[in-house]
Amino acid sequence: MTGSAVRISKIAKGYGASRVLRDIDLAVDAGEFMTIVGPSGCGKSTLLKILAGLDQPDGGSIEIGGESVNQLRPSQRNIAMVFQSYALYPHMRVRDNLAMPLIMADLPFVARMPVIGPLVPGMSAKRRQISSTVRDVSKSLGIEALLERKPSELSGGQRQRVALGRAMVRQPGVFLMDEPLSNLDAALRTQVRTELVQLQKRLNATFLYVTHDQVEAMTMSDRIAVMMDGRIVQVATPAEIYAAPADIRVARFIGSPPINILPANIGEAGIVGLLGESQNLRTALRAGEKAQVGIRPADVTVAAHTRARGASSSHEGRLLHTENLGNEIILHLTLAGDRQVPFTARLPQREWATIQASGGNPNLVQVGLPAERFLVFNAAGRLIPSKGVQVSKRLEAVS
Ligand SMILES: Nc1ncnc2c1ncn2[C@@H]1O[C@H](COP(=O)(O)OP(=O)(O)OP(=O)(O)O)[C@@H](O)[C@H]1O
Repeated sequence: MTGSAVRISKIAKGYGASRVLRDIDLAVDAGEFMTIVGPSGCGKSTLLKILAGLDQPDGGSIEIGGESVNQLRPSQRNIAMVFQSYALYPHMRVRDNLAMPLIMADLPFVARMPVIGPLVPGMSAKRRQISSTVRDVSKSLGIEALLERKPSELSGGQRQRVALGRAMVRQPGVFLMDEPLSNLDAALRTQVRTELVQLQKRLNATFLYVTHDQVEAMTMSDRIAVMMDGRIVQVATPAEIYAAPADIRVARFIGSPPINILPANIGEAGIVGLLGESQNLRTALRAGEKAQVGIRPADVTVAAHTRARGASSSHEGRLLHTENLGNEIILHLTLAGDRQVPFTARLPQREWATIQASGGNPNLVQVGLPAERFLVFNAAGRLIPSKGVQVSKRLEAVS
């Protein structure tokens, strides 16, 4: 089985006066794991429902496997949908839940009737085929032992696997998934996440996966489409989105703990000024323009406090509180003395232990801000290319 490509062009949707989707364009490759991620209410589920044919767009077009599906009913679109609520039939055994999509598609109405159905001639080969498919799918998901149980006799993770199996039996061209893991507890979510990625690769299936959880998006996807206020703001690999978020809202949304955003000013020759000091960084912005600098908490260096000032990008940090993650520690600080700029740093627990053991004031640290890792955003919040320079030699460097 190989998945189908999906092409979404200029999809628009409004409810009354509110415009929920604004000219959405998105191309998903065959066999790709594409995640649509964004804050609650940005329009993700609405887009998925339109793809599935459960809701109609106001405008735009959708192609699945190269065919326009705008006029097709959900059952004709060669897609399967998996919801967070599983949507299993509670009175049916797992075996029958898995078989149901095939029974509905392959057996005529009379053959589905409980009493006279088995008497309809010529259906036994089809029934054998359905049983064999149910067996294969349940084996590939490791749920063969559960086939005789009812959904109420399953754990959340097992129910989710049955829901997946029900999507798999018809070998759809595209799997549409709407927050399928959000009802699972944290440990199970991590496990099923891994299983889902392995399954997708094994099936070579196209997954279009919706979540508001950026960790899910970052860990599972080939590519991520970040959606904000009914628009797709950026489509890129997880690594690209993290390293070069196109928009300050994307930078804020992706990464945990969230990126630090500090106000900056642009000096002569595009040199970035931050916390009252010129940084070793030049941008294409003009002197006097407003800018903001993003600094990932894991990109900073933290050292024991020293009264002697270090490099120009080293600042005194006053500790507010710490979060211990076991192998790592998150420091919540303020920088810049009386101006008390809030700041977060993330560092290995071992480094933190060394700093604490070094004596001195336990509430003060020295925070190094590496200019080469800064993300510079203009007044409109767009990422602006920047280049490392030596401030002391900047006239030569930029000329
Ligand atoms: N049938 C409807 N009638 C009116 N407004 C709707 C309807 N369905 C969705 N909306 C609105 O459209 C917007 C987008 O909803 P949608 O469910 O697509 O968001 P979402 O990104 O999936 O959010 P979440 O992560 O919370 O599920 C929301 O403001 C919602 O209130």
